[in-house]
Amino acid sequence: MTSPYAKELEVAQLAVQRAALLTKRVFHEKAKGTVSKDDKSPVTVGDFGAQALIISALQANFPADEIVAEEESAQLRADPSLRDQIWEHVRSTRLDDAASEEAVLGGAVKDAEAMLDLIGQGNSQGGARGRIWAIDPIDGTKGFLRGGQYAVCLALMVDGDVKVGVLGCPNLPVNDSAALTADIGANQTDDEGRGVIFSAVIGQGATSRPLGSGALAKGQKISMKPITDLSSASFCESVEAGHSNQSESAQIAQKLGITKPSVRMDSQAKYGSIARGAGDIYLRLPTSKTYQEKIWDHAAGDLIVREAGGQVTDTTGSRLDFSVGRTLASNRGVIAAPAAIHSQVIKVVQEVLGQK
Ligand SMILES: Nc1ncnc2c1ncn2[C@@H]1O[C@H](COP(=O)(O)O)[C@@H](OP(=O)(O)O)[C@H]1O
Ligand SMILES: [Mg+2]
Repeated sequence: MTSPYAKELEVAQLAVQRAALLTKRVFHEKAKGTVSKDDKSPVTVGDFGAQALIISALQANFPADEIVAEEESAQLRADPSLRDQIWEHVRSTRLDDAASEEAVLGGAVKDAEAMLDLIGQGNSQGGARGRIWAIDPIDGTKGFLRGGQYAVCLALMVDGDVKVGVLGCPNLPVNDSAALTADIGANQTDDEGRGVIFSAVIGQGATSRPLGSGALAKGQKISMKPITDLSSASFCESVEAGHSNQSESAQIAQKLGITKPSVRMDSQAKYGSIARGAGDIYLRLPTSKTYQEKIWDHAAGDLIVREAGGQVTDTTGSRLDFSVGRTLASNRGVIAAPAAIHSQVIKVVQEVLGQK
């Protein structure tokens, strides 16, 4: 008997792998100097291109499913030159394993118009009913632009619950036991030793495998690091101070007895990193009263960490609720930690944030 969600997992992994390959090609083109350093278009081209390729794979396999994706296509219809740049990448990005690509992901996107139609399919409002995919084609936009960490993210929710999560992290070390760092070394165009894909299916654990561009290698189980002594713990948070309150996180760390400075890393690569035990805790503390976290920024990472033995909640200790629309409107911030110490972390978070 095949395990539940086997087909969804296979499609999601290969779709993320292909989309990640597109983003890498776009980045390398930028690094070669064919676009100027301040030009934001690489992220636009990468974002739309990756989204088109992922939606194409989902529609070929699960045509009845809804899709929540970060990007909207309206902007592209008014900008033919941008559309053509994106189409060039969508048309030409192929996995080395062409047979699997076609068999699993379906045929190529027909033309630029078909590509725009696909991009526009990510407009579901989300909610508590049915099968809904959440896509963030390039999470960690800032990281992508500076040649740092970013992630291609895809998750399936069924009746508001995340069932499958896949994160492609082109710039994280392949090696699960590599130290927790956002640094990718001096030579930013050399892929050696980098590129990992994290996956999880509900009730089946979490895995990592090399991202590559050929046949997907067999995954290995990952799990969070067992931790008893918080003084040796390491925690990660956003690079962007506007995304997470870094002075409150420093206070929390100090109260918990954590001695190491935080590791600042863009994107859901943080979830993958703690899930494989490279780090222990991920703190995301609200910087404003009004910002609502987006479901595509958290769905895959939430499941991967929980399946690796962690707990993921908001700052009040409630589970993230993916059933209320395109945002996590019922939650505030994110606290992810190994199950054994999660309540201890929440207690200190509440002391510092003044919540009772
Ligand atoms: N004020 C805010 N608070 C928290 N997250 C925010 C934010 N403004 C934007 N973001 C989200 O933070 C994500 C990046 O998270 P991180 O800081 O962990 O790298 C962004 O995803 P994109 O990069 O896909 O736009 C964006 O959706
Ligand atoms: Mg994002």
